[in-house]
Order: sequence, then C-alpha cells, then structure tokens
Amino acid sequence: MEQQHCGTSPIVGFRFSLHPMSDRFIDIIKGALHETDTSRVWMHTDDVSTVIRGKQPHVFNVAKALTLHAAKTGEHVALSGTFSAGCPGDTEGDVYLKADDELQNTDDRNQYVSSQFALYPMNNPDYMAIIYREVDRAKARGVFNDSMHYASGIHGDIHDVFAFYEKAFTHARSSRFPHLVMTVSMSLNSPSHGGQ
Ligand SMILES: Cc1ncc(C[n+]2csc(CCO)c2C)c(N)n1
Repeated sequence: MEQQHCGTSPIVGFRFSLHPMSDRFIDIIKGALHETDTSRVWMHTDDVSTVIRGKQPHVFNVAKALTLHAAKTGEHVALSGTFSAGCPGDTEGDVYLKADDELQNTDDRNQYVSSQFALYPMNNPDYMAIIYREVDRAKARGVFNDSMHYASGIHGDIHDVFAFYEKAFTHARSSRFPHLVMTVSMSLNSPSHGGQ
C-alpha cells in the first residue's frame, strides 16, 4: 500500500467562516457563497465554516471575491480562516488541479480591510527567520499595520492585502518544507477602523 506523505500535493486549502454583524447574516453569507464564481475550486459548506481547495491562485481569488461580496453589503463583516498547503488529508479536490490559471473573479472595487495573520512553517527549523522575512515584506509593500502578540497586523485595500497574503504564502514554503499553515482574521466596515 502506498504510504500517505505530507507535502506531496500542490493543493492549497482555505477553511473560513464569515461573521456578518447584521440580522441579514444568512443572506450575506449565502449571497457571498453563491455570487462568487467557485467553479475552479472544490467547495463544501457546513453549519460552522466553508472549505475551498484547489490551485493556489484560484483559492486566493475566490477567498478575496467572497470577502468583497460580503463587504459590499456595507455591513460590518468579520472573516477568520486558515490557509493550508502540503498536507492533503484526501484527494477529492485533486481534479481541480487541472483547471487553467485564468482567474474567474475580477471585481476590482476598493474596500478597506484591517486584518491580522500568523504563519506556521511546519517542521522548518528556521521558522522565525521566515516569519520575520514576510513581516518585512509587508512593511516594504506598505500594508504592515502593527506588531502584536501571536500575530501581525496587515491593512489596506483588499487587493493589496490579499496580494500580500498570497506572496507570503508562496514564500514561506519551499520544496524542502512544503507544509505551511497561515491563519488570517479580517475585519471590514468596522466602526472602529482607525487606519482608513
Ligand atoms: C463562509 C461561511 N460558511 C459557513 C458558515 C456557517 N453558517 C453560519 S450561518 C449560515 C447560513 C445559514 O445556514 C452558515 C452557512 C459561515 N458562517 N461562514
């Protein structure tokens, strides 16, 4: 029997929850999930969260589009989720790795996002250097907001924030250490944003 190894599949996954601060939360969650073109990712929703899996560019494109759909309602929305690569628990999404690279969601409207992220380069002895390198990258790209315990603050326009997250996710893993976990927590349209 073939042994299952971590780190053999190029599949990227994102498990996330949207939490609209609104009594219209059902429409906002379902609207975001249905209005976004998710044809290039494997997706499953349950009562707690949704998971999308596929090629990295599509996973980040769908994640951004869903967030933008929810935010364009004008309601205060929170999103929290975990990106993961390099440890497929199953192969159900592998068929989506054959999809072409053309991005399906192209809404380019501007939207301020305040967020926090944490990188966990699994099994990599140089994990602190990798984390500092990505925080420095955030500073260079102008999206760094704040240092804090257990996370770093990233803010700005949603397109710049997601572009940074995708770059960080690419750079923090390597062929030697392909298993990477990145948590993100985002706040949109909050009355307490100071940075916009
Ligand atoms: C992205 C995302 N997926 C699933 C849920 C869980 N959830 C909570 S309310 C609701 C709609 C009514 O069934 C759903 C699916 C979530 N919060 N965010």
